[in-house]
Amino acid sequence: MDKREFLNSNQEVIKYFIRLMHKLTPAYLPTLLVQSLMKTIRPLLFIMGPKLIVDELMGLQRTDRLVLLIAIIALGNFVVGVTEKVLKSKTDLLTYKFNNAFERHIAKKTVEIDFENVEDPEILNLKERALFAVRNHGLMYGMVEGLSKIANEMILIVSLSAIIWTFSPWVLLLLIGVVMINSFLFKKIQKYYYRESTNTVNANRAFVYYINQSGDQELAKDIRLYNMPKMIIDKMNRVNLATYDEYLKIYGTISRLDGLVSVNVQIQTVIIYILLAAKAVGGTVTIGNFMMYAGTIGKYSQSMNNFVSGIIEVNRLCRQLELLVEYEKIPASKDSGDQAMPDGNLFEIEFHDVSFKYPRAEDFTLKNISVKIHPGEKISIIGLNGAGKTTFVKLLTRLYKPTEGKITLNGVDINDVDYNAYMSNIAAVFQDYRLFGISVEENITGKNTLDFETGGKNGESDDNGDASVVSAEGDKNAAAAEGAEREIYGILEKVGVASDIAALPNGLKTTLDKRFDRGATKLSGGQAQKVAIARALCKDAPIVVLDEPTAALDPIAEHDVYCRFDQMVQNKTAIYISHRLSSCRFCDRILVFDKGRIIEVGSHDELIIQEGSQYERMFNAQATYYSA
Ligand SMILES: Nc1ncnc2c1ncn2[C@@H]1O[C@H](COP(=O)(O)OP(=O)(O)OP(=O)(O)O)[C@@H](O)[C@H]1O
Repeated sequence: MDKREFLNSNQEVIKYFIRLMHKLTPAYLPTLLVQSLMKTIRPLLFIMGPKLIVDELMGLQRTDRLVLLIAIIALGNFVVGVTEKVLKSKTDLLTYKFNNAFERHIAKKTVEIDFENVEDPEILNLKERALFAVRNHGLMYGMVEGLSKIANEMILIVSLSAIIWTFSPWVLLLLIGVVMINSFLFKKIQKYYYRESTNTVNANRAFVYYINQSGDQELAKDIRLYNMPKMIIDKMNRVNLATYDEYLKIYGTISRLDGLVSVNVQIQTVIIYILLAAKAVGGTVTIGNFMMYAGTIGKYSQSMNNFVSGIIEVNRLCRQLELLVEYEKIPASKDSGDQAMPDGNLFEIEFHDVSFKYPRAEDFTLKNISVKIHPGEKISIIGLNGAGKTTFVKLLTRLYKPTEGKITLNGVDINDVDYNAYMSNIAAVFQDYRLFGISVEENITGKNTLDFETGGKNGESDDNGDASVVSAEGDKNAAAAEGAEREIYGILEKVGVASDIAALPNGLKTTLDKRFDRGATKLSGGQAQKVAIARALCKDAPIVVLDEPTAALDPIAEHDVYCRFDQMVQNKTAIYISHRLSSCRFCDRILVFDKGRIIEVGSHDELIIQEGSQYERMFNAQATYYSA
C-alpha cells in the first residue's frame, strides 16, 4: 500500500468509526469531546497558576491580587474536577452502551451475510481477526481514546511550545528530537502488537471453538460417552502452548523497547533540569518562571509522547478496524435482487440446466439439472446418501446460487427477486434444523412475545435495544394474542403435537433452554421435529420444502404425518425429501437423484414397473423388511 492509499484508507476507517459511533450511541462523541477539552484546561491551570502566585509573592505581594489568584485557581480546579467526574461516569455508561450496541450491530451483520460466506474459512478468519481486536484489545474504546488524545494533546502542545520558546528555542529543539526518536520506537512497539493479533488468530479461533464445544448442549452426551473431556482439554492445552512462545517473544521485545523510551525521557529531563538550574543560579530566571518552565517542559515531553503515541495507536487501530470495514462490506443476502415476486399464489418452479459446485470445492455436486415443478405439485426427492438432494433445495431456498444455469419462478430468475419477498414465499425444514432456547410460540412465529426474565409480557425492543416498547392497547392485544394462540394450536394439531405442547408448564410460552429459565423444558427429538414442521407451516408460504421431516418420528407419528400431508400442504407446492420410500406414494411425481444428476422422473406407479430402475431397486429393498 503506498502512502496516499494508506492515508485514504485511514480516512475511510476513521469516517466509518465516527459514523458507527454516531449511529449506535449519538451522545458518545460530543461527551468525549467535552471531556478531552477538560483534560487540556487542567494542566494549563496548574502550570500558570503557581507561577503567577510565586511572582506576586516575590514581587509586589498585593493581598487582594493573591486572594483573587488563589480563588480563580481553586474555582477553576473545582469546576474542572467536578465536570471531569460527571463526564467520566457518563462516558463509562456510554462506553457500556456503545459496546453492547456494537455487539448487536455485529450479530445483525453476521446473521445477514450471504449463507455461503458463513462457512468460508477466509471470511471466518476475517471475522475472527476483526472481532478479536475489538474484544481483546478494546479496539473501540482505544480508538475513542486515541482520537480524543490526539485532539487534546495538540491544543496543549501549541500552548506549551509558546512558553518553552520564551525560555530557549534550543530546548524546544532538544524536546522535538527526543520525541522523534521515541516515535520511531513507538512505531516498532505497535508493529509487535499487530503481529500478536495476526499471528495468533488461528490459534485463538481454535481455542474459542474448543471452549464452545465443551459447553455445547448438543455435544454434551457424546462428550461424556466417548471420554472426550481429556482430549478437548489436551487440545486446548496444545493451542496454548503453541501461542505461548509467540507471546513470550512479542512481549519480551515490547518491554525492551518500552524501557528504551523511558531511558530517553529520563536523559532529556536531566539535561533540561541542569540548564534550568544553571539559569536560576545565574539569576536569569525568576523562581516563578523556574517553576513554570519546569512544569511546562515536563508536561511538554509527556504531551508530545502522548500525541505521537496517539497517532501511532490510531494508525494501528485503523489497520485492525480496516478488517471490520471489510467485514461490513461482505454482501448481505437481504440486499440481493430487486424485482417484485411474480403475481399469484402458486408458482411454476423451473431448474434450467443447473450445475453447482460448493465454494472452494473442486467437483460439481449438481450437474445439468433441468426440471419443471408445476404449480401446486407435490414432489418427492429420493436418492442415495450424498446424491445432492439437500443441495438441490439449498439452491431453491437461495442459500447458494447456481454455479451454472438458473432457477426461475414463473419465468423470473429467483436470484433477481427481492430477497425478503422471496423468502416469505418459501418455508423449509432441513435435516439439521434447530430450535432456539426461546419459547415454543416464538420458535414457531419468529416474533418476540416474552421479555427476558419477566416472562409472559408482550414487548418489542427497538433496534438500539434501548426501550422495551410495551403496547398499551391491553385488551385489544390480549384478544389478538388469544386468536394467535388458537391459530398456532391449530397448526400444532395438524402435525400431531398440540396435546404435548398444551401439557407443558407454560404451554406455548414454555421456553426450550434451561440455562435461562428453570421452568424450561426439553422436547423429545420427535416433538422438536413436529414443532419445526409447525414453524414451516405457520409461515403459510406457497412453497414448502421438507427434508427428512419424519426422521425422528415414531412409526405411528410418521404414519400420521403421511396421512395429514395433503391437508398440511393443501394449495401449496411441496418438495419432500425422504429415505422412507413409502412417502413417495402420496406425491405426484418422484425425482430420483444419483451422483448429482436426476436419473429418473415419474410417479410411483410409473417407476415401480420399470424393472432394474434405481427407484424399483430401492423401493423393493426397503419393502422386503416390511413384507417378511
Ligand atoms: N457445505 C458443503 N460444502 C462442501 N460440500 C458439501 C456441503 N454440503 C454438502 N456437500 C457435499 O455435497 C454432496 C451432496 O450432499 P447433499 O447433502 O446434497 O446430499 P443428500 O443427497 O442430501 O445426502 P443425504 O441423503 O445423506 O442427506 C456430498 O458429497 C456432500 O459432501
